[in-house]
Amino acid sequence: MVPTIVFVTGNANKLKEVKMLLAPQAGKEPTFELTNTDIDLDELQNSSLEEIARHKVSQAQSVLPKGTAVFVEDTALCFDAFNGLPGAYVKWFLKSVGPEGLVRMLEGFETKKAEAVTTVAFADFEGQVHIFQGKTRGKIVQPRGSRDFGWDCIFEPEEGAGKTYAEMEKVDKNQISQRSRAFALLSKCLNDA
Ligand SMILES: O=c1[nH]c(=O)c2ncn([C@@H]3O[C@H](COP(=O)(O)OP(=O)(O)OP(=O)(O)O)[C@@H](O)[C@H]3O)c2[nH]1
Ligand SMILES: [Mg+2]
Repeated sequence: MVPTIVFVTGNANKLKEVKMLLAPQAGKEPTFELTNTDIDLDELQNSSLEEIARHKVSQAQSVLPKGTAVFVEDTALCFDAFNGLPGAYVKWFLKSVGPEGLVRMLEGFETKKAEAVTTVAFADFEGQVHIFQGKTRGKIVQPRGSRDFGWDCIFEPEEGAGKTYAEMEKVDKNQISQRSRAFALLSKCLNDA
């Protein structure tokens, strides 16, 4: 029997990507089983991305049975023109002004450059926490492509051949996304364990 690892998220789009990213390679047996649970976790304000992720996972540890291996992630969208804001607050900006509002916020600023950052906090079976981070640079553009995931329609990664994340196939987004980079580090940690 393989051990179970829990992913705590309330975001179905994230979960879909993470399941793809942590799936065993073709022909390989899975070394763990991934389950998920939607526990509402507080996200610290005025803290670093690492502190936010650490706080999320420690809350998850406190409600799950002792010895549960569990991970959380937090994803930020950082504008160069705003010295890294909205960062982890992007969720609240999206809720209030939508992708168009985020684009409009950058009107009057010369640089539209941005960085997407995913921070993963993984608590292992001993309860020790490991942090992994992945980053992808790009720019904020007028919305293009499907609207079903957060700010995907306004983020055009530098390595995306001119497409926004929302215009890319999932497998292509997963080649270059901040999330895939963070989870590649988690996978490596799980496989080395
Ligand atoms: O276009 C996108 N492409 C992505 O790859 C992506 N990853 C996250 N997001 C959005 O950015 C905010 C992060 O907040 P977040 O990390 O706290 O997520 P969340 O609160 O939805 O879920 P969780 O905290 O329960 O896991 C939320 O609005 C997410 O919808 C993305 N949007
Ligand atoms: Mg959240």
